[in-house]
Amino acid sequence: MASLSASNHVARVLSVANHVADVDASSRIANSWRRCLVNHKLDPARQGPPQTLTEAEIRHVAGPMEETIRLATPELDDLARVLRDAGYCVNLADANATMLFSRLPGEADARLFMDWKIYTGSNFAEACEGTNGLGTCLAEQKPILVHRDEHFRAQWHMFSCAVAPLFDHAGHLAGAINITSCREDLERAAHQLALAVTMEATRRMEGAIFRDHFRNAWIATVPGDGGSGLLAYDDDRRIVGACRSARALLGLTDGLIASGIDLSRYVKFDHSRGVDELVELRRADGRPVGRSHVAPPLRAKSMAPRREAPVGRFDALHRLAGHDPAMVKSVKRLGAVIDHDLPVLLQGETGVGKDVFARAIHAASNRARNDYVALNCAAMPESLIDAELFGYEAGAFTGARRDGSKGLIVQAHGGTLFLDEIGDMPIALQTRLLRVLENREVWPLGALKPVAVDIRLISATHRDLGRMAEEGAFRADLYFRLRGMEVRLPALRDRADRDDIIRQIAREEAPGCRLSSEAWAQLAAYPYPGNMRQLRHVLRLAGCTAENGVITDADLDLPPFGGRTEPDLEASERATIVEALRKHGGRVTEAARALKLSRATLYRKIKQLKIETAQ
Ligand SMILES: Nc1ncnc2c1ncn2[C@@H]1O[C@H](COP(=O)(O)OP(=O)(O)OP(=O)(O)O)[C@@H](O)[C@H]1O
Repeated sequence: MASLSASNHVARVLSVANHVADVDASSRIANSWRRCLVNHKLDPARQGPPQTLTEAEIRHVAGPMEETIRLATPELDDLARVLRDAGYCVNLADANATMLFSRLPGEADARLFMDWKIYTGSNFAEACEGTNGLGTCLAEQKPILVHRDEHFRAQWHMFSCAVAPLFDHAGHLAGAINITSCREDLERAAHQLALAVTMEATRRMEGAIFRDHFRNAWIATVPGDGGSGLLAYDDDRRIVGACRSARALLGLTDGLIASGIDLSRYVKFDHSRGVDELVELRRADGRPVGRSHVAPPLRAKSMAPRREAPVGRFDALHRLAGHDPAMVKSVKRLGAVIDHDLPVLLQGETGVGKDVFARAIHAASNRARNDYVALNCAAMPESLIDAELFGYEAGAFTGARRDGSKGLIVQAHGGTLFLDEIGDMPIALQTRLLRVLENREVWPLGALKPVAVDIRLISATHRDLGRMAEEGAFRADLYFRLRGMEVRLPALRDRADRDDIIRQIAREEAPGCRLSSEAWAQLAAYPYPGNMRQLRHVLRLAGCTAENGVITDADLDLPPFGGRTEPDLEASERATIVEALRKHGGRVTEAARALKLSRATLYRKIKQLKIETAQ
């Protein structure tokens, strides 16, 4: 586009956004302008520097990115060296568009970047600064070139930037690599070339991050038209990780990887050619992908004699443990018994993550290929739990299904059975369950012979099961059977890594938003009676109400806590849903999308919480 005066630019943005102008702005730029006007309510004429963090805040925000920055630094330095003479600065930003690493060009150009605060600590989220390389690339998760007057705000028209998104080892958005130049004589074509160089460098950074994360796994390159991908597998040839392009090329998902899927579904080995040389890779639908080269684990290169547990299958457990010493210790103890079918009892307040922890134990165990079956004992009447759990023969009772039901215990054969709220299991059923655990067989209702079962049992409760057993409210013999190993999941307020968790959940629930220092102070000090679940709801709501991408203390629904009860939590959930519906004009589909819930779940919650809707 030709250079325009600031006022012409404002008129042009408005006409493009209102679809009235026949313009040569690319549709991605035009769409971004529309987002800035309609969704973010930004003013293209506004002037002023970007929001910038203090030193202490930068340290705080950079903490979780430390490893990424360390691994990316050699490539960033190379990139800065290559582009320096063209007057480019080079930055790495996190997924919220806060710059956390900068290399400025020579002195003549550097001054301008300093004056305009294009350096570490500044935030360029699209929701705040309008269409710009960093913010728009992160909003769309695609590489982008934003040339001079394609910027939404006229004040940025002296700059051109090219940005590539950076994905972590699991293919999730980790941040972006930005290059910006202020040279007026820089042709678009030259800038396009610089974008290609940046994309290549970013792919190499992603490779370094992936290889470091899966350093104890075998790594295969997956050939593809748009560049190769990386696939990691363990000594038992179970896939433990795949980068974003390998996922796309092979049709792999988080779920498939977490289930420890067998590599042979995708890869044919040719042992005649060497220990693990791959000859053919196939997609899930069987179509060939091409040939691949394999790198052995780094431990093999260093001749480490100890056979370590394969990396990857413990990922989810490690992620949930975070940096909390008690959790880290529990996961370490679990690691030692993960493939022994010791029953595990999870104790912890509501919302601390017992369910997700149980799933992670299953995913880490050698049962991951089989079913994970869950039952909430508090959510059903005794007669239904009985039928659900132990199964029944055809016609065993009035209302039974014609062909009977094999029951959840049999369904979990070879896999894991998770009994949530075990403290609420009726005494009669406790006796039946005990018999299953002792005899390793189950008698479905009306059956003439038992069915042999091989299950790992994980149970969970927020009650003090030990005390209940002492007081006779729970069978003591069953209690001791259930707690082959007991894991106490600490309340969020007691976790040493609480700040990290708040940051992580903020990224997930309110992407593109940043927390004001007042909001941060409130979040960090709150005792969270509803633990992780409450924190998620609070930040999801805040993400909906935040203006200009900044969550302030006014966006936080943190009622005073003095022994808060379940109904209070329900009120918080209700408020989140009501606000999302209000924001989306009562449209359930859109509100569900914003809340990251399925439509069916949102309808169920609307009914359950008695929320009135227009539909
Ligand atoms: N370490 C964690 N980091 C981030 N989110 C987490 C973590 N652990 C759990 N969560 C989230 O917290 C929410 C509640 O988790 P979950 O249902 O597993 O808790 P629970 O202890 O089983 O709750 P309840 O006792 O009410 O059944 C979920 O949205 C889950 O994704």
